[in-house]
Amino acid sequence: MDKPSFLFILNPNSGTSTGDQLQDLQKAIQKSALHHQSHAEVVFTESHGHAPVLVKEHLAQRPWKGIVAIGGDGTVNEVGSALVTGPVPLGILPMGSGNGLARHLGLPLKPQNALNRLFTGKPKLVDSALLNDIPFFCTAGIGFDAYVGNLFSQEKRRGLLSYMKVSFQSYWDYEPQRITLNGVAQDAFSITIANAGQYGNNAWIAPQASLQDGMLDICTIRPFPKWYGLKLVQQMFSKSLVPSRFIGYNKVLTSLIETKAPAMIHYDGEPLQLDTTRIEIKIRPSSLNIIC
Ligand SMILES: Nc1ncnc2c1ncn2[C@@H]1O[C@H](COP(=O)(O)OP(=O)(O)OP(=O)(O)O)[C@@H](O)[C@H]1O
Repeated sequence: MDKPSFLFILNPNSGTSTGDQLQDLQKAIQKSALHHQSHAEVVFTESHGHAPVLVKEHLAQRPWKGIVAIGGDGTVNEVGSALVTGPVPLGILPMGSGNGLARHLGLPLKPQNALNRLFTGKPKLVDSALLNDIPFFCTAGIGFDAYVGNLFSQEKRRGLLSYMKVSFQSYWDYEPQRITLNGVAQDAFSITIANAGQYGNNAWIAPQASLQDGMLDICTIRPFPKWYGLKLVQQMFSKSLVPSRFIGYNKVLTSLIETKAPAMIHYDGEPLQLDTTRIEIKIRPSSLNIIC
């Protein structure tokens, strides 16, 4: 009988790994595959947007037991987008700056443990979502998160420290925006659509979000005094953010956000300048298998 085959798609730009570490990782993948009597192939992405092309090129070559994204939520998004609603499960080897989806799922973060899980785990069917037809799996949003995501994408250094630096600098001059959420006009610091509960690095924006409830959790942060930011951060990192006069939650199947001018959004941390003032969100229940 043929060995189970896994394709690994490695984004060398994600996280803070060095070239030597990536070489060691490739050796560890082959060693682990041998140990688990499996076959592994590793391919590198060459640019933003290359991972889905690699998935499509390789899909018909073998009956893959899993196609694994090596990177952070952006890489998971690209590989997942090419697998969603299809038969081949997504695997995650977390090597990004935030690793929000992997952390939400409780996947191992240490490479050796993550590899053991990938070769022995079972597919779990989870929800995904669409923002104007762009798939996302963890969170998407408009406002402060998108503003920071855009600045972070221009930074030379990735990783948590770089992200914290950009967030802190942005905090002082960021202005809330006027938006209409499902027909209700309001000023918002941010609106996050949470399929999974956290942005990454255990910053839980929607602690109650479930990947298997067939619903999206919308978290609206209204304009707040600067001192409240510290409390917000403390509550996010202790997974205890709750509704308050500044924080609102809704569970939805679909939503419509309208802006005065085409807005900057993010999907799974990837910034995107829209060319429309309408943002249509919808859940795709039970649409992706992830090896857990
Ligand atoms: N070879 C490459 N060179 C440059 N950029 C790439 C390459 N391959 C993928 N990318 C892009 O790198 C960006 C960052 O990837 P990713 O989100 O996985 O890492 P991260 O931002 O460090 O982690 P996280 O999203 O978990 O915070 C994505 O926009 C992805 O499309």
